[in-house]
Amino acid sequence: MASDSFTIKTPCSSANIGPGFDVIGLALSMYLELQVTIDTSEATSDQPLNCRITYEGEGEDSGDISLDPAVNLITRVALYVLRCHDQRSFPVETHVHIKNPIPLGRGLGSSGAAVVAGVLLGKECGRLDHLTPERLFDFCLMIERHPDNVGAALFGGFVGTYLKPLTPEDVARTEIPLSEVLPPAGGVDTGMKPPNPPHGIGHHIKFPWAAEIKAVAIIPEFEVPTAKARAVLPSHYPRPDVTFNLQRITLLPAALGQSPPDPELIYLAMQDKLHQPYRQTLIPGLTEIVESMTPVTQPGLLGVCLSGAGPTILALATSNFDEIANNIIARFKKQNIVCNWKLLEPAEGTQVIRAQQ
Ligand SMILES: Nc1ncnc2c1ncn2[C@@H]1O[C@H](COP(=O)(O)OP(=O)(O)OP(=O)(O)O)[C@@H](O)[C@H]1O
Ligand SMILES: N[C@@H](CCO)C(=O)O
Repeated sequence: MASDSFTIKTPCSSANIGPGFDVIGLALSMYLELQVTIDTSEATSDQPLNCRITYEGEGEDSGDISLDPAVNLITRVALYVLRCHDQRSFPVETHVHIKNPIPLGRGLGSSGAAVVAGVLLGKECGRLDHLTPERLFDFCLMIERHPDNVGAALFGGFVGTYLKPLTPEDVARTEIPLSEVLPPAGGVDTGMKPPNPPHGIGHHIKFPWAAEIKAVAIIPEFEVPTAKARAVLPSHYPRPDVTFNLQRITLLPAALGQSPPDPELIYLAMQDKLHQPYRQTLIPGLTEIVESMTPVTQPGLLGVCLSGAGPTILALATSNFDEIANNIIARFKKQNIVCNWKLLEPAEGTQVIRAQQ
């Protein structure tokens, strides 16, 4: 087998867009990149699992991202895919250089991007050409169990994601603890084969997106781990709140696909009562920010929501991006929270790029 090099490019994503909790995802133009080289001129490797990781980007200085392939989320996910196909480690000698501008734990789908990129890394390293995008989605869903971020990062664009009913045996398989799916972090290889995903766990549908609409992401400097932001949600909801979200989710895909965009309709369609009100306990100023700016008071604005599990705020707009961002930054500043911001656009899904021979 000849030496190989390729790049995996995966977009960040914003989940929910207001009412679409665990359903709606939007891939956005900030990309996790894996630059991969497999050098087969070496017969053996002195690297653990035959893989050397280097990293640049978010969390680089704090050491938040492990360079051990048995610990790093991306390479553990790749190993899961490889081991489901009876390959215990990476090919000799694999180098993965990770370039990651996606801020960690901020609601821009850093973990979803890492999972999708890891699944593609496993596919490419294992030469598993038979794995279709739909099958790769099954592998993603064994790890990140809500489909919105991984669906957007894998397929790109503005997507609705959903799970179809599975047999009780398959449901049980999708609920196997993550510790039994992913190789143990830094642990010894027991030789056990991990559970293969059931077929057809998740599905997606692409919605149109009006070209005029851009996404302003206002990113606070503190992290909110998704697990913590899910733990504050109730297990039961008042019926009027569920009806409220159902009414808005009916509008959202049509409203964001219509050109020219209708600010009043989009603003209405982005309201939520199922997750944002509960998450304000973790994100000071959230309710005030979401409620205080409207298309009437802020020209160019279409709607404001929490991005994913937060703390990033996503403002959809057609113009005046600086002014909208600075207004939200000023509101966070009153809570002593420092932010930066980025202007993003809808992005294509994950690509594997090989240089022309
Ligand atoms: N490029 C990466 N390499 C390795 N691990 C990563 C990478 N990106 C994210 N992670 C892991 O995922 C964690 C963040 O995931 P978390 O689900 O809490 O937030 P998020 O995905 O950024 O936000 P959200 O799910 O709300 O969009 C990081 O702390 C890190 O452990
Ligand atoms: N739908 C998820 C997205 C974050 O990963 C949530 O809001 O918890």
